[in-house]
Amino acid sequence: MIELHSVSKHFGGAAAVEDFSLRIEAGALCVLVGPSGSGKSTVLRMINAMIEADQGKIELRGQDIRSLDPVLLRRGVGYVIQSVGLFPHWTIRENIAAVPRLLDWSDSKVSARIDEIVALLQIEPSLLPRYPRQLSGGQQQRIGVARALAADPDIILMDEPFAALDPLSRANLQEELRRLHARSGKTIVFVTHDMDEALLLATNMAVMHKGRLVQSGAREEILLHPVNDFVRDFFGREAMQFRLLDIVPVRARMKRRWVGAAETIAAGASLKQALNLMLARRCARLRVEDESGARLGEIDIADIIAGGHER
Ligand SMILES: Nc1ncnc2c1ncn2[C@@H]1O[C@H](COP(=O)(O)OP(=O)(O)OP(=O)(O)O)[C@@H](O)[C@H]1O
Repeated sequence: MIELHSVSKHFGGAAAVEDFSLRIEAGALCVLVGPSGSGKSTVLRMINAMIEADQGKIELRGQDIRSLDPVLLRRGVGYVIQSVGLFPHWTIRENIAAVPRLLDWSDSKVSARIDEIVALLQIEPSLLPRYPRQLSGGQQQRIGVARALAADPDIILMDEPFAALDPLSRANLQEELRRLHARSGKTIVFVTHDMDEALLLATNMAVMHKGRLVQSGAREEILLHPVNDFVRDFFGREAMQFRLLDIVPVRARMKRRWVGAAETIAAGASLKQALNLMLARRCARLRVEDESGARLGEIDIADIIAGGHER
């Protein structure tokens, strides 16, 4: 769906991105992580044809982006940045409708889409006639996401979209993005240097350092098998096991046995949630249920510890 082949970009002789190759499958939520200045935003801007690669080739849906009209390309790709970039003299409704209008959608189609997107992102309808300055930062960010999704693009690029938010707004938007991605099957490329955010959202990750791709793959794969000390340090050696607890579901470690646990946890909950419940209830064993409440088995503290990995 998105392919970068040996892409390089230099600014004034210095490499921002160097020999970077990555294949992002349709429907993936690929998170680009790396320290500040490692080239993440530059990769995103090249995918969007906002800047041109010096070398290499980028393909979107199998087409070389150099063969596409950059304006049309950008209308077909949603783009969200940290500072939002809402048009200050346009109402929220007009901001959300910006790309559909450019695409010449009829008034009734634009209206129907706004209703849909407002419901999807749980935007308070009373905000629609207001102007961006009348909204809080978190509300503006939500509108920024709504605007990027309005024309229903199949590719969405997000550059630290939640970085400036308070923890609660951030957690809400992360959860909504996860749900939206799971439901819509859109291809999302998400840039962050917040490791917890990356691990929460990613189906795939690409770790960058000094303009180069250091490692890419599923998040468990990277956590369990970091290719070098840079990746190991970047994920925080000491916290590696805790991070794994966050992303491994109870389902993966439970056993089909019935010793008799009093407390219940969902099979899809994380091992960290299971451990948290054990600590809160001072118990070492939980009964595991599926979404319909059917009993699947049990998980105990030894099951969690036995799954630890050596570093
Ligand atoms: N328009 C530009 N002109 C000159 N140098 C640039 C430009 N854009 C990026 N760079 C340089 O390219 C390198 C990579 O920058 P980039 O913004 O892609 O990194 P990043 O990983 O997204 O960083 P951050 O996490 O801090 O946003 C940096 O050294 C940056 O200074």
